[in-house]
Amino acid sequence: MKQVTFSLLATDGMARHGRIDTPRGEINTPAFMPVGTAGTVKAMYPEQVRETGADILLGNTYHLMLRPGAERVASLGGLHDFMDWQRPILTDSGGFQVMSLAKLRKLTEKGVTFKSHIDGSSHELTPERSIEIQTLLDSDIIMQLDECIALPAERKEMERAMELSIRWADRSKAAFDNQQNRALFGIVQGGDDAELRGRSAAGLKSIGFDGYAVGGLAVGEPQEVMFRVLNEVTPELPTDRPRYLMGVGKPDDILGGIERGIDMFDCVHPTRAGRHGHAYTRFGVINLKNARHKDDHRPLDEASPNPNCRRWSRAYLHHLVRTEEILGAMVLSQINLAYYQELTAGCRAAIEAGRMNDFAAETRAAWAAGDL
Ligand SMILES: N#Cc1ccc(CCNc2nc3cc4nc(N)[nH]c(=O)c4cc3[nH]2)cc1
Repeated sequence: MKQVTFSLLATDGMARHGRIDTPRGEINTPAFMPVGTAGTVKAMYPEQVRETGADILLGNTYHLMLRPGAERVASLGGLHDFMDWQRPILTDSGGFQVMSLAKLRKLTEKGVTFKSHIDGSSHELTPERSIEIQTLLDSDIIMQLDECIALPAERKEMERAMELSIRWADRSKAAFDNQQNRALFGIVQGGDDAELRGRSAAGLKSIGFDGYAVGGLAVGEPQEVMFRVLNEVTPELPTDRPRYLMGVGKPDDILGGIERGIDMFDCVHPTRAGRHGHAYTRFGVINLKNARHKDDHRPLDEASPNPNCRRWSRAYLHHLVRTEEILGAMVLSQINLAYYQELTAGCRAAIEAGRMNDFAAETRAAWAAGDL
């Protein structure tokens, strides 16, 4: 009996409100997944991540297989016990990170061999080994191994990578061996070509997955290209399974993705931007490095539900950022993650109430008016 199930609770246009039930707890969708690349959401305690409203976080096969190693994490009880996050974890399969981080990569039909960007050691990732690693990590939602290419690209190249990814999807599903206590998601490829995207979605549906990710985006294309691809591909995906847009994004990307039928998102942006002094608020993003804040006694947002947006002056946050104090990274990571959760929670409520269009318009108006 499958222990990871999706329930579609409400729709408003293309937007969906749902819930994924897992053995480790529920995931309310649309959901934003904070990224815990190497077994930690940088600068955050796990309980703080939960307090921002996150139901699930993301781990990376590539980073964890290199350090500390999948077998070591398994011998220590799996990733949840290792990092003491007892709620759901989704792990990416490693393909994207190999192509963006590793050295001396060699891609064949079998898989990809590469040298670690950390110590130069040799490694191999195949669909079978990626499933094995994610199972050793005891991840709740695991991803097929795929090949993601950067855009723009030649159609032949997009077609080659898409067809390889479907063959790897088949091998991933076989290696997954119908495990009941975790979900396996397929990943749609095909670049910015509607016909290739349609063939990829059809191929994955015929194999059958617990959820469908839209990959191959947030790889350098303009936002309007990403949105056009979503307009074309989400209608091809099953309505009774979650849809996950990988690596996305900034708040306006996420709002647009939800309006186009996406249920799950992940991105390093809120935490990385926080470490670089950028704070996301209801009125848009503010660069606290800027000297204009050095005498500003106002809090970031005195009406925010997040105490950290009311507690300190902008001058103090500016000071922390300019002096590169560790507290700056901690506070801004929390502020940004809390804002992303506020945004997705607002969408869930708006979809439930049938007022997603109004909510989206109000949100964009606040971003545009931003007196930051
Ligand atoms: N700060 C910051 C920041 C850094 C990088 C990015 C781009 C992330 N984009 C992205 N992640 C992805 C992961 C992916 N994983 C897999 N397995 N397949 C993908 O096609 C894929 C596509 C992705 N696209 C976005 C924001």
